[in-house]
Amino acid sequence: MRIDHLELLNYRNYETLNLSFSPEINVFIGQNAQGKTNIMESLYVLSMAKSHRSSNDKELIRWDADYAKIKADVYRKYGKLPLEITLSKKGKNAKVNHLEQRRLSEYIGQLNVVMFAPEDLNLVKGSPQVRRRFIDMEIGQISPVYLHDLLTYQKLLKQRNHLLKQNYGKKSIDDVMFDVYTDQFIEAAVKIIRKRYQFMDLLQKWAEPIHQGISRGLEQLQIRYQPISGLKPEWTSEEMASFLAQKLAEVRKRELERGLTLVGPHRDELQFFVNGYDVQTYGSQGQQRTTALSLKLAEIELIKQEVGEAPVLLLDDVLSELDDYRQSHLLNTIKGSVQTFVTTTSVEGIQHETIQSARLFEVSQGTVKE
Ligand SMILES: Nc1ncnc2c1ncn2[C@@H]1O[C@H](COP(=O)(O)OP(=O)(O)OP(=O)(O)O)[C@@H](O)[C@H]1O
Repeated sequence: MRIDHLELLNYRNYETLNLSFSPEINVFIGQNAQGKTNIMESLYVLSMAKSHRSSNDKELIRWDADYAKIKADVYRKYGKLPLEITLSKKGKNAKVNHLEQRRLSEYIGQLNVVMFAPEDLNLVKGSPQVRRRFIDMEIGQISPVYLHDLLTYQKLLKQRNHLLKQNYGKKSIDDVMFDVYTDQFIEAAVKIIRKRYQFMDLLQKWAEPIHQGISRGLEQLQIRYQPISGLKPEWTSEEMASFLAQKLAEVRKRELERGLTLVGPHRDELQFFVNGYDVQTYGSQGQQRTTALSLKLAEIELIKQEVGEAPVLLLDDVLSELDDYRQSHLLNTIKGSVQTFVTTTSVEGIQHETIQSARLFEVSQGTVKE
């Protein structure tokens, strides 16, 4: 898939912007704080209906404006697909083919993007929450059902926590609603866990050879998805559900002491091992970067396989950070098959042949010149 044309209205520091893109590589060059990331972010919002760097949609609206609009002509295998997102202080709405979508979970997935930005190092270095967000966003892109199940799970978690808080400090809960929520919570949790296992298997399958390639055969990457300790991936849903019920019963007393649900996918962990050791703790900065890059490249392959089309790749301020070998590896992987957007403060760190074949845009104070 590819983005042919982009229109922004009152988006961050762009009052209006109209751009046509190359189906191959597009490079945005400009000093700091001119609006390069804002363009990448707008493409991300167009895909995921939310920003990768802000959870507050109001920040995306240009100061003093009431609403912001992102419009694009996307080309999929079957033809042109106009997409549109409007963000206002009251909320957001999304259109596909000029038709408003009732649910954002139905909108997500029309355009697939893979973004690689400096903060993606946090995927390896950061808290488990960052990794859970990564899993959710990536599975969500290829599975609207997962997004739906995740929303159900989060709602039930909130309701269950609410009752735990209401009964805070007690020895037990005598409330039928709590048992009902717990049963529904377990059912939703099992769906999430099963889907995460499936996704991790695919991610492992693609990331391992990619990581070997980038590390010139020296490193073996292993991804370990660790839901509730003791749970086995080969179990049936019923077996998982009864295991979860047992675990929840075991921690009930502590849950009441804390007013919180202590077992479930909201506490899952994802770990990365290189040659058998945990990269988060023992990996060098370079190994952590290679791991993050392998995961991103694996996502491209995974989306290709699951969706049947390559996603769009957004490289925000990272290409010039990669050494020559990693840069070549990345560019060879995407060559000719993945539409790519790159931002950089200078073309110096980027390979000459990439710059020569790319469409170049100069970004300065909210204006873009080709
Ligand atoms: N809601 C908004 N309304 C108007 N301007 C905004 C808004 N949000 C951010 N900006 C402006 O956008 C600019 C930052 O743009 P952006 O984050 O795209 O920088 P950049 O060109 O990627 O730079 P860097 O290389 O430092 O990341 C700043 O000048 C900031 O003041």
